[in-house]
Amino acid sequence: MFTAFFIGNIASGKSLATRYLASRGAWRIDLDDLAKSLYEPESEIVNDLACAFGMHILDEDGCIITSELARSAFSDSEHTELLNQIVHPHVKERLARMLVPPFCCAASGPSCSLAVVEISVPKSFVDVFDLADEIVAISAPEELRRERALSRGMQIQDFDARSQAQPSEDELCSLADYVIENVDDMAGLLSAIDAWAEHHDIALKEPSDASFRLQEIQDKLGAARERA
Ligand SMILES: CC(C)(COP(=O)(O)OP(=O)(O)OC[C@H]1O[C@@H](n2cnc3c(N)ncnc32)[C@H](O)[C@@H]1O)[C@@H](O)C(=O)NCCC(=O)NCCS
Ligand SMILES: Nc1ncnc2c1ncn2[C@@H]1O[C@H](COP(=O)(O)OP(=O)(O)OP(=O)(O)O)[C@@H](O)[C@H]1O
Repeated sequence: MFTAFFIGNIASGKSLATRYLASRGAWRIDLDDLAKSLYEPESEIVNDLACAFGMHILDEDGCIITSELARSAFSDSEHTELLNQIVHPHVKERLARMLVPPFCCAASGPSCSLAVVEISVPKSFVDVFDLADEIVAISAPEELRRERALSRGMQIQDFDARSQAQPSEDELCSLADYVIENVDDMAGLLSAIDAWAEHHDIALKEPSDASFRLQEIQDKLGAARERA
């Protein structure tokens, strides 16, 4: 199995890229989702987060209120660092267990030729980069990412708070073996992903996700309109 880590700053297009690959047969792991799946009431991680940030981040059932945790954790760089120190060791441990299962369980893992892992805080995960065969950066200028994030409903203050905790695009790209500039339309991103897979001789299945097929149809209609 070829394992690729997809890194990128907020609203760079990592999810789009990795969801597309999943629709074509890849095994996809999103570390944002993986982290949240670990937030079980009364677990060590949730207790540590409540001690660090206050009981207001918990609801009456002891579950994390993500908007409250985000407000506290992205208020300044020290708080973001505290969040990372509490959560990331657990995420790394779980990721390593998923990608390198113990020998006795290896036969039960998914039988895909490609695994893609979406990592939104890459600087904190450099020490597990050796679990991947390649690091792929999805890069786009901050202004374009801000526009995309706002148009999917994010508040500007929330975007800016998270963005200030993230590396510059140059720094991000310097962590990667392969860089995809996501500055055109969605079809442009998908064909850059196809080119990346071809570059590695990774055979992808036909897209199984209707939304990606719809995108193909819309692109063909758009191209036909332009020709007319
Ligand atoms: C604070 C939380 C609860 C907010 O949840 P929410 O649903 O609003 O955001 P979500 O997890 O979907 O993340 C959206 C984006 O925010 C940014 N972001 C999230 N965590 C971080 C972080 N620690 N540092 C910088 N940016 C971050 C990323 O660009 C990410 O793609 C959540 O982001 C979280 O638990 N973060 C800590 C875990 C983490 O670092 N995840 C990233 C890789 S493990
Ligand atoms: N090339 C593109 N053209 C048009 N819209 C795009 C393009 N790339 C991404 N988008 C849109 O921008 C938004 C952010 O993309 P996406 O969710 O894939 O980014 P992300 O890096 O996973 O974000 P996050 O850091 O929040 O997890 C989405 O609404 C997505 O549909």
